[in-house]
Amino acid sequence: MNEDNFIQIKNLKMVYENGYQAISDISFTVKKGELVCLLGPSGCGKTTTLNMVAGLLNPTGGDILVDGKSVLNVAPKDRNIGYVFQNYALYPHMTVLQNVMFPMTVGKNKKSKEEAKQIAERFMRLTHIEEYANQKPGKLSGGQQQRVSIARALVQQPKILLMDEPLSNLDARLRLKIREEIRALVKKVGITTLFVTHDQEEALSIGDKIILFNEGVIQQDAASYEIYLNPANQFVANFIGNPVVDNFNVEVSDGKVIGDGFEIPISAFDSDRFKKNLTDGVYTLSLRPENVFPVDNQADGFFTCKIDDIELIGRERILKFTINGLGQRSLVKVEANVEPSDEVCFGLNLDRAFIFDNNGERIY
Ligand SMILES: Nc1ncnc2c1ncn2[C@@H]1O[C@H](COP(=O)(O)OP(=O)(O)OP(=O)(O)O)[C@@H](O)[C@H]1O
Repeated sequence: MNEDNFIQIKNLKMVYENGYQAISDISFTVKKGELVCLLGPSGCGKTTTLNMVAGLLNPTGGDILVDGKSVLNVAPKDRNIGYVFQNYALYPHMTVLQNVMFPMTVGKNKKSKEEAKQIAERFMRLTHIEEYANQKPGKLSGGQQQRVSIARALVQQPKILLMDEPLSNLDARLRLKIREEIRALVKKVGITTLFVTHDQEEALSIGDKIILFNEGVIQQDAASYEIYLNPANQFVANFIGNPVVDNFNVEVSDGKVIGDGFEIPISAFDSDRFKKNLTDGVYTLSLRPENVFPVDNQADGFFTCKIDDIELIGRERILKFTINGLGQRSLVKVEANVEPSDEVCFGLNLDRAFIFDNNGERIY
């Protein structure tokens, strides 16, 4: 078995019957036991990709290999895949136990009633729903119903688990709890999982790696921390992170990066981080708000700005200010001694900055 290339997506394409190209030409691999998030804005092709892996849609080009073999000619029911949907898709007239047992009561993997019950009970324990065994799904909360559908997807001990926005119908607090549970469960069971979400925070927290899509094209395929620290292009930088990245319009000339009210010599940037020569022209300098910080001494700062507003987000505060019509943010500790309307001098952590050209390509 090839553990590093357990799932191989090769030059996959999907053009729907109406001519709409939902997936252009994507390739990626998933390791055995890895939890991979397919992330991107609405309509970028995440569900289309998942449905092709499940066999619910036939790609119009490319190949999908599982454990080294193409599965394109394998019927969905024979692909040995568990699928968890956003809306749980439970059978309302059956009890929780009957729902979880159901996949083992039909088809070629049918088990004896006793064995099916034993397996169902094991997965109901793992997903903390054993006490609801005799209740109907309609009586359960959203989080409990989703646990039932996860248990039902796992009882056949599939090779691959697909989850399509499984947390979207849950309230914010429950989402955090269930996502921790899902990660712990898939790691315990050791199942290779593709998890679709449009929520970047969810993807960063749950995934071993993230595949970030936009308009049917993969923008970046990397470990969560890598995608945060080293975005491949401006789309990725803007999509990942909360609060969002600060973008400053700058011009490069005379060996300087010049913005509205600040000038930075190119020599102040880390020369090792340049991916290309920074030629004269117009660029975007981007920094995550934690890398834009108040300084006491003007000599350590790059510009001074009036604070428009301050937002409290738990143990941190977001200082909001405007440069050249663009709203910017600085993330500071809750104790920071700053009030709205204060004039604040800001320092920049240039070792963590990004510079993008007009096409969104990363230069630094
Ligand atoms: N049967 C279809 N025929 C034509 N176009 C379709 C069909 N199904 C989906 N699409 C289009 O393909 C694109 C990708 O859809 P898909 O459902 O894969 O996106 P998604 O990233 O999962 O988005 P969401 O998060 O909104 O579900 C969308 O623009 C969608 O409108």
